[in-house]
Amino acid sequence: MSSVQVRRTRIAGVLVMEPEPVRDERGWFARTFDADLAREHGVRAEDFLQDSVSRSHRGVVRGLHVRTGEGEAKLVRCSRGALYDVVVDLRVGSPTYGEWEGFELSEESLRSVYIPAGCAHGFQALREPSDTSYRIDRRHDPAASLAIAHDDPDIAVAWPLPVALLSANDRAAPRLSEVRHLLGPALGAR
Ligand SMILES: Cc1cn([C@H]2C[C@H](O)[C@@H](COP(=O)(O)OP(=O)(O)O[C@H]3O[C@@H](C)C(=O)[C@@H](O)[C@H]3O)O2)c(=O)[nH]c1=O
Repeated sequence: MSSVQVRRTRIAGVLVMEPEPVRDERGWFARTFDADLAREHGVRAEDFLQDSVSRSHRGVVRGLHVRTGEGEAKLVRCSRGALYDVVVDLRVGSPTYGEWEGFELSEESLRSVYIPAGCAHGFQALREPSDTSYRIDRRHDPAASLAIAHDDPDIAVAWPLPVALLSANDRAAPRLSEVRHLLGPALGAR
């Protein structure tokens, strides 16, 4: 039977879920998420409210995005192509505050990253095209979404490819130091 392994990462609360596909003559099957296992790691599957997918050309960067107020948790998987997925810890008081961690996700690995509320998220598409499928535990609210510059030198994410394209919003995104005051201590408290 296919199973999924959950592994902790350097940033507290960020989890990598690694499926073990089972193969047969038809192809393969993989369980990509297990609510019981996730609950043991503090993830409440029943909180997920929206599933989304976006397609990006190779080299595109989306992010860094964080939800203000109480934040938003996310479960991210690459359903086509490959991604470099980045999490930045913006939880005030966290020992890894301001630090980032990157994960390679691909259609072959079927790996997911769980990102707790209070962390910023972004990714770069590594292949042409690449699809990002993700679940969030809040209804999307553009007014609560805050963009932080993908190239903020204080965070210094090492994007693997030259950045091909950003949205107008992401191009205009401020540095973390300019918006830090908007990220209250309640962030990540859920
Ligand atoms: C995220 C989102 C966008 N949209 C619309 C708004 C806009 O017309 C179009 C593209 O929106 P954006 O430019 O905000 O999409 P994008 O830059 O892909 O935003 C996403 O980036 C990654 C890094 C995340 O972590 C996500 O939570 C989300 O913030 O889709 C929705 O209707 N619902 C949604 O949930």
